Amino acid sequence: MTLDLFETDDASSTGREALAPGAVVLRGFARASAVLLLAEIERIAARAPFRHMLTPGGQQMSAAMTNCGPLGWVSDRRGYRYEPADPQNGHPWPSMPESFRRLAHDAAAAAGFPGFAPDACLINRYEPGTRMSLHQDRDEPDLTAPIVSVSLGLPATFLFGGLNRGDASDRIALVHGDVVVWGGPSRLRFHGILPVQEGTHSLLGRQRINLTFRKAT
Ligand SMILES: O=C(O)CCC(=O)C(=O)O
Ligand SMILES: [Fe+2]
Repeated sequence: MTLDLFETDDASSTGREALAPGAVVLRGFARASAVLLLAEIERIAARAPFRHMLTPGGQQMSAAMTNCGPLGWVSDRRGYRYEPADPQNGHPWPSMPESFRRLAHDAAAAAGFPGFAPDACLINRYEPGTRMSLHQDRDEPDLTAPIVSVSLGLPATFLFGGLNRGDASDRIALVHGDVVVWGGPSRLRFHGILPVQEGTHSLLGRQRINLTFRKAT
């Protein structure tokens, strides 16, 4: 029998599952640091509140978003881009906590991408019923750096497709503490999140939070 000091109500699996060349799920990789990460997320959201950005077409995004780090991803009528300041208040985005940097670096290294140094962390907040439609992360000029994506709170179904929008997608169940890394030949794969199911998580309540680390320069 193993003793898990950080046991929660989440399935407590660990280990890695390959999704495709350059893409892997690191089960439970962030579970031990979740409480620390949540305290940092609260600090960030107090300064740069979660908001529903507009798509270039004028629709409100389903997930609420904020950012930390030197650059933050923003969307509005003018398009998608990275900005050094929060357009809602003109202040620089809150700094990226050392715990975030280390987690992203270590997850990338475990996935075969040593030396990952993110300069942007998009924080997505999903309430039950909200989703993220199939898209590519392609606003970053340096496609040699991977994407590191951390799941906290309510479970979700991650869609992981191919390099063309019409390609079939795999459905991967993600729970609190799971980290997905995709880079190399998988860097531009389409991906998304199905509508989050109703539920209550022991640490986060009725929400899922996702941290998406990028190198945006
Ligand atoms: O919430 C997720 O797991 C995915 C988020 C995502 O793909 C993004 O922010 O670009
Ligand atoms: Fe994405």
